[in-house]
Parts: sequence; C-alpha cells; structure tokens
Amino acid sequence: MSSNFQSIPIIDLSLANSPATRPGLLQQLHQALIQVGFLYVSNHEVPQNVVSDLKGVLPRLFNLDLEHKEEVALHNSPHFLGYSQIGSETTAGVQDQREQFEFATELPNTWSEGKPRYELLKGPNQWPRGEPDIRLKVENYIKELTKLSERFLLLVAEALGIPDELLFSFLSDQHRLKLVHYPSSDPSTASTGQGVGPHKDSSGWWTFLLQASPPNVQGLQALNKNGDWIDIPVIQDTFVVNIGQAFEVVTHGVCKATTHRVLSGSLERFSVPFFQGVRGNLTKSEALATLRSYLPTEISSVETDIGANIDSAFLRGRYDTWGESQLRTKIRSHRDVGQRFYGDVFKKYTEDDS
Ligand SMILES: O=C(O)CCC(=O)C(=O)O
Ligand SMILES: [Fe+2]
Repeated sequence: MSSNFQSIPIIDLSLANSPATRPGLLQQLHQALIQVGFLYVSNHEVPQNVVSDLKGVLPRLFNLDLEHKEEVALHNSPHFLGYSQIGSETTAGVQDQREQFEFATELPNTWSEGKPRYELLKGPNQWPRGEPDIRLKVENYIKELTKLSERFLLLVAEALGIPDELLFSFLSDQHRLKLVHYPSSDPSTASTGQGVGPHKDSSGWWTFLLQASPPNVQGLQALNKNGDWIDIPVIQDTFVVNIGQAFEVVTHGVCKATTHRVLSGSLERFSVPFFQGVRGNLTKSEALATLRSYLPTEISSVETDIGANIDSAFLRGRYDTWGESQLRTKIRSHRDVGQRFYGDVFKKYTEDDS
C-alpha cells in the first residue's frame, strides 16, 4: 500500500456531475480516503463571494480590542462557543500559539436536568456586539459548508459502497466552525513554534478547512505512515478535507483520521476549520454494527507511534457515546469551562487516564 504519501491528492468535485467522469472520481476518492486521510477538494460549488466575505471578516474580528473579545469569551459559554485567547489551549502537552473564535450552527439551549450532559454542547453563539455584518457572513458560510459537507458525504458513501442514508443518520444538527489566527512568531523569543500540536480532529466527522492566508504562508502539515511531516500548502479556491476521529471509528479504522499540526512562522496565518457534527447519542457499538457488513474485515493500514498515541476516548472505546467523548475532549481542553459548568463530571473526564 502506498500510504507513505508525499503530497495530498486534489479531488475535482465537478467530475461527479457527469456519468462519464463520476466512476473515476469515486475511485480517486476511495484511494484518498483509505491511503491518505487528507485531500483537497476543488470545484466545490461554495460561492466565491461567501468565501471571500469570510476571509474579509477575519482581520476585522481579530483586530477587535481585548475588551470587546472578552465580552464573548468562550469561558462564559457552557457550549464552548466564543473567543479564546492565545495560550488557552494545549495540545499534546504543549501550549498552542493561536487565538480563536468558535461558532456553530445557531441552536437554542434545550438541555434540562435529566438529559445527557453532552446535550449542553448545543446552544446559542456569542456574537460580537455591534457587528451584524460579521454574524451574517459567518452564518452564510456555515450554511454553505453544511451543504458542501453533505454533498461530500454522498460521494464518500458511494466511494465506500455504504448506503448514504446510513451515514446521514449519524449526523448532528450542530456543526462547529473555528476562526483561527496564528500570530507571527518571533524566532528570537522562546516560542515553541507550535501553532497547534499533533492531533486527530475530535470535533466531528469530516473537517473542511479553509487556509485563509496567501500561498506564501505555510504551516499546516500531515503525518504520513513513515512518520514524516508533509507540508499541505495553500492552494487557491480549494478546501482541505480530513477525516475526524468519529469517522475512523465508524469505518472500523478503514479510513484513518490522519494526524496533523500547524507550525507557527514569521508570517501571521488565518485558517477556518468547519467540523461536520455527529449526533451525540451515536454509540460506537451501534455505528460498528450498522456498518460492519459494508466494510472489509481485514484492515492493513499502518499507524505511526504519534498517531497511535493520540488521546481519543472514542477511538479507545472508553465511553460508548460520541457525545460523551466529545464533551470529555472539550472539558480537557478548556478546563475553566469544565469546572464552571460541568462540575459533576469534571473529575471523571479529567482523571480517567489509565
Ligand atoms: O489551522 C489549520 O490549518 C488547522 C487547524 C486544525 O487542525 C484544527 O483546528 O483542528
Ligand atoms: Fe485539526
């Protein structure tokens, strides 16, 4: 198997529109899903103005003064939505050098006593005061990316030979979006150079990433099966798509979530990952039982040491529902929110390393 990829395939989604080219596209997609876990999509049909509007929002949003940002701080949201400052997250034990605004599909908070705690991950966004234009553009973008992620899921189902209604039945009504700013790092300081440390995406099923800076700004890298870090350069008018942990689990590891990281550099960088959501009450056993007959029983894919050691409760089967695993990840990355809003389960999720 040629899994020691040196670059990431580009999948042209317009090939799906003609019966003559669709089979070839599905074959390419199948290969990318199984052997790489990372790909670009081009001709994705997300309107160009929706993307450029969102890019325009980024410098404005991050230039808001700290007081304005703090009004929408993530540490005040039981839904883990809002602004987090540089250094407030750690990955693989090292502080990440990035600030971010986290938004999601706009939903009311319908959690009440007696419902699973992970239901509280759903709730309203915190929108910066006096910036209706930012809200409009972010909401438009979420709407378009939701559509793209559904179009893509249809193709994935076809490429893997899985009935699409099965994959759609696992989806959540909440998808999450992060607007991320990596400030330039000054090599003369003690910076670790870690924009975000090595990880497999834990927020959902598929990630659709907009690298929102010009092509000379680098930083994103994926780990191949040899353990080499491969650059994922900016390619204009594409999204980078990668597999999240839940998809690795439901496909029995046939499609592996590929480990990736971002290095900070001498140029600031903006990026926008959209995480297609999985419903919280999906159990690992239900997903595995549903899909077992559609997937090969022998899985020969190789995993690197770094990849195999990524902390993931769902991959390891520690908690059976996706919602619990997701809540655990959120609480561990934002412990202040965990202590404040999830005191009853805080200890359980932060002290469960065996
Ligand atoms: O900023 C990027 O390019 C990637 C970010 C990322 O991997 C993440 O937030 O999960
Ligand atoms: Fe990621």
